Amino acid sequence: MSSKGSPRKKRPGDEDKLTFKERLAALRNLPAFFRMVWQTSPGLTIANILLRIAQSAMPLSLLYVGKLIIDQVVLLTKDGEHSARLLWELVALEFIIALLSDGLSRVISLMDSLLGDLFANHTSVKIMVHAAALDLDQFEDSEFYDKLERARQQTFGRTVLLSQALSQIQDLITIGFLAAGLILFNPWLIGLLLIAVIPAFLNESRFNDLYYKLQWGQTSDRRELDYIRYIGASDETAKEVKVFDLSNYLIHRFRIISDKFYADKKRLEVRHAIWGTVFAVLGSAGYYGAYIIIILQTINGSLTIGSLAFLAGSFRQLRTTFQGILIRFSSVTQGAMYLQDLFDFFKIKPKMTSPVHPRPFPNPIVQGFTFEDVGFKYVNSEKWAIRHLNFTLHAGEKLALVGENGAGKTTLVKLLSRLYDPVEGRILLDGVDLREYDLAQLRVNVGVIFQDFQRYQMTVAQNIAVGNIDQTYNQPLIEDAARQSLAAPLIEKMPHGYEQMLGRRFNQGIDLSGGEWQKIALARAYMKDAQLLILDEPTSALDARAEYNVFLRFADLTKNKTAVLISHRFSTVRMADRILVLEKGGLAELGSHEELLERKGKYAELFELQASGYK
Ligand SMILES: Nc1ncnc2c1ncn2[C@@H]1O[C@H](COP(=O)(O)OP(=O)(O)OP(=O)(O)O)[C@@H](O)[C@H]1O
Repeated sequence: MSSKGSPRKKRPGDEDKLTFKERLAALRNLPAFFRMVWQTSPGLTIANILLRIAQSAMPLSLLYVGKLIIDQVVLLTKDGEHSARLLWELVALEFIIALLSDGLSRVISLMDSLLGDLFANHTSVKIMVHAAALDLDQFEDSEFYDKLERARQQTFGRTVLLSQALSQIQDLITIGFLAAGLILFNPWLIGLLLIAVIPAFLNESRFNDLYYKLQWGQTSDRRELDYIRYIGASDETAKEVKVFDLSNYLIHRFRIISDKFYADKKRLEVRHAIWGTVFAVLGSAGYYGAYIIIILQTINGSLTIGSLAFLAGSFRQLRTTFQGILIRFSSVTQGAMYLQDLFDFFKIKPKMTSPVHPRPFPNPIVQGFTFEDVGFKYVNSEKWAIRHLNFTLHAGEKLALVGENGAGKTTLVKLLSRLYDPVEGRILLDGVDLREYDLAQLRVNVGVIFQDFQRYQMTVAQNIAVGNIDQTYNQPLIEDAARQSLAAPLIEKMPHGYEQMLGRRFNQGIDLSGGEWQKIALARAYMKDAQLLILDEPTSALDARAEYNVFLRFADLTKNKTAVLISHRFSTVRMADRILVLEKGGLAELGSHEELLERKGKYAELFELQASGYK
């Protein structure tokens, strides 16, 4: 998942400036952005644009009516006989335009905020949908996490971009109106205007780039900061933080990073403020230059006093609008560059997909699963976790995996359930590569409970139903699963039974012991009628008798099914039909308990070791 070709890869850290061309290039993201906005709500988008077009005619109308009013007043002061009726009509008109303009801007900001909220929700959902489709190993890559993080930031940041981009369009139209008025009276004032605003614009662009670079370079530190904040104040970590007295260390680490953020930002803010002031002074000088020219023309008699007010007003308004546009231009382009992160994230494609024409999943499985010279290493590791692995898991067989820590047991299980694909060799199901079956059908047919299963802060019933989420409301099935995993007696004793909230995060939640959690998690395995059931040490926290009972029950319940179980307890392991001993990612031994004891190899050694502990 390298981001080769992405122009931003080189930026953080190095100081090469972002060229105007690069900034303009970022604008190419806007059409796609507006498509997303449009998909969020076509009605609100159209209404917003129409209202903004109406609003952009308001400043010129106000100024022009203002000019007419002043000219009428001057006329009345010179000639008392003149009727004042037109004057009052004009004043009434100006009042109506002012009210309309105010009303319009309120409705526009309401629409912006509604559209922004909808867009943020829509994008968050899109990100979740996309993240759910990605592969497990993509989540193990820190570069991926940075992308995900930046994409998440986009959802709220982009609502600002939305209203800015729309304001930009509105202001451009406003400028069109105002410039038309100005050109009619004095075309070369426009030139003076450009001189007054362009330096300020360049300055703002430069600082926007610097802010972007600063933020970009801080992404992974920011993740660390969030993580420290989380472990510093979370129900899940509070226990360890206290016994190891970690809080001072965490606070210290937090301070170091956040102080650095503050110092970097402050340096930039101060520079920005200084340069901003310098260019604002230049802009004002331009404005007053133009003002003097208009005043001189009025004294000459070539302009009326109304026109003086109109031109000065137009010029001032043009300058602010222009400056607004130019300053916003750089933040719009900056926003458009940030959008690239969002689109980059959407471009990450899962590698593990279903084939276009998948084979129907065998039901029942006839031969079983065959590992053919399977090798696998994790993306972030150089070491083979499994290599040259050959064996067959026969249909209907109960296979136990045994091996020391890090031998590759969990990795084997992940390959079997297609959370990963082999890097070398292949896994066959009934003689056909596992990759040729539909992934969703495979998930339905293979049930896995991992040693590090999730403890969801949800009700007991929901915690069990995650094993087959389509059956969330199938209470008899949930209760049946709980009986099979031997969790039922425990649940019946809880104050709210199956509706009991677990974990302490939410109201009235209770926490369970490790073994109690495991019994609940085990019930997930019985929620669906999977043909292959895998239990990866989910019973390690059960006492020896409870684990024995669980597996006795497991063997009974999986009579016609294929099952793989991992356990470090040999009293459990010996119940399996065959035992596969893994050593450093390779097959060391394979056979029944008796056969392996007879062979006096690794298994016998480990078995004796454990047995001697009980003597
Ligand atoms: N996500 C990962 N990224 C990189 N390396 C990993 C990852 N998961 C496991 N490994 C490495 O792969 C090897 C096999 O790990 P695996 O989890 O399969 O062992 P295991 O036999 O299940 O161990 P245990 O009995 O401790 O659960 C180990 O060397 C481990 O360090």
